Parts: sequence; structure tokens; C-alpha cells
Amino acid sequence: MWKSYEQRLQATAFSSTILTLPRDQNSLAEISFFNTTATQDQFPESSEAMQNAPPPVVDFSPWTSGASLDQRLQIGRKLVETCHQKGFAYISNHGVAPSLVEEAFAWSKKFFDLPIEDKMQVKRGEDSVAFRGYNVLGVQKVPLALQVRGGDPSIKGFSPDFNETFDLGSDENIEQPNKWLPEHVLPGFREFSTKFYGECWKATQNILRALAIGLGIEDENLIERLHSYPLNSLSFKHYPPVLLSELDRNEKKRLGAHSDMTSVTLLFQDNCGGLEFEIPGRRGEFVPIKPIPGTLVMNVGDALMRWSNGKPTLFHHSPQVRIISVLKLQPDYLQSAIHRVQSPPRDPTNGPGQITRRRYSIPYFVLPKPDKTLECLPCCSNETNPPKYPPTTYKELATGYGKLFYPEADVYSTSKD
Ligand SMILES: O=C(O)CCC(=O)C(=O)O
Ligand SMILES: [Fe+2]
Repeated sequence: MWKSYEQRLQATAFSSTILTLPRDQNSLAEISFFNTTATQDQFPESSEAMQNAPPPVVDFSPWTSGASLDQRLQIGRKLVETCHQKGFAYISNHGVAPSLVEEAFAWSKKFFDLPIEDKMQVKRGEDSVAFRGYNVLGVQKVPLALQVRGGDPSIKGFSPDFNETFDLGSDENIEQPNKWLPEHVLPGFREFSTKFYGECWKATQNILRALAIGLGIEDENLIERLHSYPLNSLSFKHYPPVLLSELDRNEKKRLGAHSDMTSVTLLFQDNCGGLEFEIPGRRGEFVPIKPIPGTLVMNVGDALMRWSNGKPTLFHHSPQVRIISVLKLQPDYLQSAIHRVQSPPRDPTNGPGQITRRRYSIPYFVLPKPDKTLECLPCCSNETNPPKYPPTTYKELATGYGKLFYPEADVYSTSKD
């Protein structure tokens, strides 16, 4: 039977079943326990099939064509509900024109097709953790620590990722300067990328407003004000073909599992496939997220999870602490989504030497203002659901993440408000 959002939130709160957890149970089992056993009977949509099912597409067309308050509320609720269940959503009619998205992929191809000497002219500075410039194939690897939501620095090492990227921001962000190719190398690329970055921000503004409304925040601009668009990053990513056997033997990966250190990420993908999201609460179990033409995939990052009082990440301490943190586990609103890129679906008729298809994707990383206190939003806690994370700043969080990505770099700079 369908229950209202509020009823369902109340019903998931603090199930006494959780108290009976045996102390020797490992942390993963505890998380699964909460997410499957404790909720499954109550909510049909928590059944196995529902957990594996792709999320519904959230259609923003009414929003982008001047929606009524009621329509905005419906979109906001659907978006929040979907992110609450899955950690991400497909969004259609998001406002970035399909022709622009198509053009962005064409520019990406042109960039990565350039001779390596050209691309090396804009190589990312090794002394900086800023995501600006070109990362040579296989250089940027996801730290294994990020397989755990929010990061676990005790997990050492890197995923053997095999992709190349070109990252850029706003030219207004003078503390993280862009690395542009000389104009004659790829005429028009800088102008287009700057325009596309701006269009992604416009789409993001609508999404942040919808999230605010969906979370029940009266001031729909509250979440947006925690951002400043020149801080965001646009990333062109290219996954060249690799031998499937290398992927199978884990010698190479396309992109290792991680959560994003963003508030939200907007992701455009081509039609190759390979993107996968972890099923919330089922550590290590991923489902493929097929490209749906005309949509972007928006995923919740660690900052939004904290604002919305998401899941605690204290699961890898002593058994006592684990139990305490599970006891504190109240219905989390929005969980950051663990995701990765694997090989696209295989053609079983091909032989063992088969290679994966080339893949392009374009994530737009939306980052909070670095020096503002990052703490639970007013709507997202109450007496029985107190804030789970101590207040911090995004700068502090990002410094921690930056050190995971680039242990050798000792510079973290980002512009102020
Ligand atoms: O390439 C993709 O589809 C995912 C990219 C991604 O998750 C990232 O860059 O953080
Ligand atoms: Fe990501």
C-alpha cells in the first residue's frame, strides 16, 4: 500500500530490530540489514526488484517553461524521493539544449583526437590538486578510499583506471586558472566550453531549487546560495578501447568506484554504456545505468548528503561504535551515490580478444563555497534525528579528498566566495 513520503519517513525511523544486531556482524552486513530487512516489509518499493530497478526519469519540462508552484513542488518531491531511494536520478528536459550536448561530445572527440604533444601543452600541474587541464591516459586514478561513501583514508591504493580527461572551470576563478590550448590548435574550443559550462550552471540552478523545494525548504534559493558557479568544474572524459581480458583480470579499470566530492554532479554520457551505481545499502552490488537519450544523470555528492543529514559513515570502527552509529541511523534523506564505470555490455558472439567500445562522458561537478560552514540544513534534522556530521567547511573536506587523489601535491587553492 502506498504511504505518503512523510509517513514512510516516520515508519523507517529507528527500527528496534536494529538493536538485535550481533556484535560480531561485519559493518556491511549491518548496513544491508538496515536497508533490506528493516524496510522491506513496510515498503513494497524496497523489494529486490525495486532496489535493482533504474530510477524514474524526472521531467523538468514544466519547470523550464515557467511552472506553477504546484508543478515545481511535484518535480522537487519526485527528485528528492528518487535521490532518497537511489542517490541519483535521470533528468530529462533539463534545459541544456540537445544540440549543445551533441556539440560538446563532438568537441570532446576533437580534443582527445589531437596529437599527444598538443594535449601535453595543457597538462595538469603536478603541484596542484585543482582539477584543471589535461590528465594523460591512466594518470588520474580513483583512490580506493573513495569506494566507501564519504571516503575512508585507511584504505590505501588506487584503482588502475584507464581514461584521459580535460578539466576546466570558469575563467572568473583566478585561483584555479584554466589551462587553455593556444586558439589555433583547436579554434572555437575555448568559446564553446565556456558557453557549455554556463548552460550547465543554469540547469544546475533549477536542480538545486527543485532539491530545496523537495526537501521542504521554504526559501527555494537556499541551497543555490551555498554555491558560487565559478567554483564548478566541467570535465571531458575519454575511455579508449581496452581489451576486455585486461578488464576481467583487473589490470585496467575504466573508472573505479567512488562517491563525488560535490553537492551534485550532472553527467552527460554517450550511448556506449558502462556506468554503474551501487545499490544503496548493498555494498559492492552495482547495477548498470543505461544511457537514456536526452537525459542527464544527476547524482548526489558527499556535500549534499551532509546537508541533508545522510548516512553516517562510522561503520569501520570498533564493534561498539558501529552499533552506536547504527542505532543513530535515522532515515537518511539523500545519500551520495557510489558509482563506477565498467565495460559496456558485451557481445557474447565475439571471441576472447574483443575490445570495449570507446566511451566519452562529460560530468559537471557542482562544488559548494569553500569557506562556508557545511552543516545539516535546518529542515533536515529534529530532536529524534540530530545532525550526524559535525560542522565543517567544504575546503576542509576537499583538502582531505585532494590528498587522496594527489598525495604528492601540497597546494590546495580555491577561490573565496
Ligand atoms: O564517466 C562517467 O560516466 C562517470 C564519471 C565520474 O563518475 C566522475 O568523473 O566522477
Ligand atoms: Fe563520479
